[in-house]
Amino acid sequence: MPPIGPIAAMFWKNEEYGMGLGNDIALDGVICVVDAVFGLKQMQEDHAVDGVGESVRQIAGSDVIILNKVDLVDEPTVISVENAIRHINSAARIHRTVRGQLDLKHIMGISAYTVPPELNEDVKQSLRRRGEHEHVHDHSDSEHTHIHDAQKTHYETRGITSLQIVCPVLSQPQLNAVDEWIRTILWENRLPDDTQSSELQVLRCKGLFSVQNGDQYVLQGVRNIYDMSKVMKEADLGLPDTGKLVLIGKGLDESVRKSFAQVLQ
Ligand SMILES: Nc1nc2c(ncn2[C@@H]2O[C@H](COP(=O)(O)OP(=O)(O)OP(=O)(O)O)[C@@H](O)[C@H]2O)c(=O)[nH]1
Repeated sequence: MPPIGPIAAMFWKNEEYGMGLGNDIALDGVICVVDAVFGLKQMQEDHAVDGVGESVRQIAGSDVIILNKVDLVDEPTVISVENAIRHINSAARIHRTVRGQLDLKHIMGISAYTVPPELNEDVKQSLRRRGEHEHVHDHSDSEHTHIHDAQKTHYETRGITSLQIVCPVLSQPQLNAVDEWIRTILWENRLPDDTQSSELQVLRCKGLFSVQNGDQYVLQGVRNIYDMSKVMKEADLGLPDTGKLVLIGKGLDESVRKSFAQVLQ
């Protein structure tokens, strides 16, 4: 199968396509089937070939993962495959299946390219433990930027990582700064403070940003194409006030989290 990013991008935001078939077809989400018996082995062998591997890349670009053949392996094995998947892509939903049996509502009409991401359980639990109003400060920053910095939100598997950042309600200038920050990363493969391209490469990004005037914006991106759209007031999605950003790709180390914190100052 060809690399998933360009295909998703074509279905999602291609102008020529949008004027033709795209009138009737929309990208609902990317689904990947992982074999519970051989999935882990395949990820490891892919790594041996090119340093990342197509299976890892496909998992990184997916919104839903169907983990099939779970009847053929024991529970610890299923958990280890799930963990490997989450390390690559912390935003995807994982469904365990036997012979692919799954309620279609989990794979159809999921609107993965329009709804905001869900925070993974680690981040949610961490925030619950700390209380709704407690802010965790970036101690390298004397101005005490109010970035909620949960532990264990940074995963790394063979070069592809997920970075989850929870962010406070933004002023309009801060939202503009975030928009520019995202553009620099996606289009120039660098952090704004870096003068030259680095290893940074975002394959998929999702986010939700709340602005002080009550507006909310959903960020969706695949490779270097992204969209920041305002949530319609009528569409009551029950969205929380807190903003969040999920980046999946290469080179997503703590410097990216710090750079995001700086952009809000
Ligand atoms: N026990 C069990 N067998 C399954 C399951 N899903 C598929 N199979 C069987 O496994 C065999 C191989 O099926 P798949 O792995 O889906 O076949 P495939 O997708 O053509 O194989 P690859 O492309 O090589 O991965 C078939 O005999 C299926 O009936 C499952 O969840 N549990």
